[in-house]
Amino acid sequence: MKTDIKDRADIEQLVAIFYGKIKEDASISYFFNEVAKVNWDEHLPKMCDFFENILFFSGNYDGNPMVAHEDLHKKSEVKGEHFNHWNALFDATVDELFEGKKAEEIKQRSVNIAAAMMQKAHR
Ligand code: HEM
Repeated sequence: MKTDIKDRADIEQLVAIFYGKIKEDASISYFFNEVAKVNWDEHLPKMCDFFENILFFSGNYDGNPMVAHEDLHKKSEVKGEHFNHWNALFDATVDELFEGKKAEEIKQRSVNIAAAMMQKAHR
C-alpha cells in the first residue's frame, strides 16, 4: 500500500525518480543538459531542499526559482507545453510512489509555481 510523503528520505526518492525521467525526456532534458548544463550532483539536493521547505517548512532552501527560470527562459524559450509536460511527469511520479495529503499538496503547489513561472516569462 502507498503511504504519504513523510520525510526528507521520501522527498529524495521522489526527486531521484522524477529527475531520472527528466534527464531522459525528449522535450525537456535539453534545458537541463544543453542550455543550463546543470550539475546534477548539486541540482538534486537543491531540489530536495526546495520541496522539503514547501512540505515541512524546513527553512533550508534560500534560492530564487523565479529568477533562475527567467534566466533560463532568456537563453531558450520555455513554453507552456514544456511546463505542462513537467507537471504531468511530476504528478505521475508522485502518484506512482505516494498517496495522501502531502502528495496532493506537492502536486498542487508545483502546478501553481509553474503557472507563476510561466506568467512571469511570458508577460
Ligand atoms: C519546463 C519546466 C521546467 C524547466 C525546463 C526547468 C529547468 C530548470 C533548470 C535548467 C534549472 C537549473 C538552473 C541553473 O542552475 O542554472 C532549474 C532550477 C530549479 N527549478 Fe526548474 N524547471 C522547470 C520547472 C520547474 C518547476 C515547475 C519548479 C517548481 C515546482 C521548478 C523548481 C526549480 C528550482 C527550485 C530550481 C533551483 C533554483 C535555484 O535555487 O537555483 N522548476 N530548473
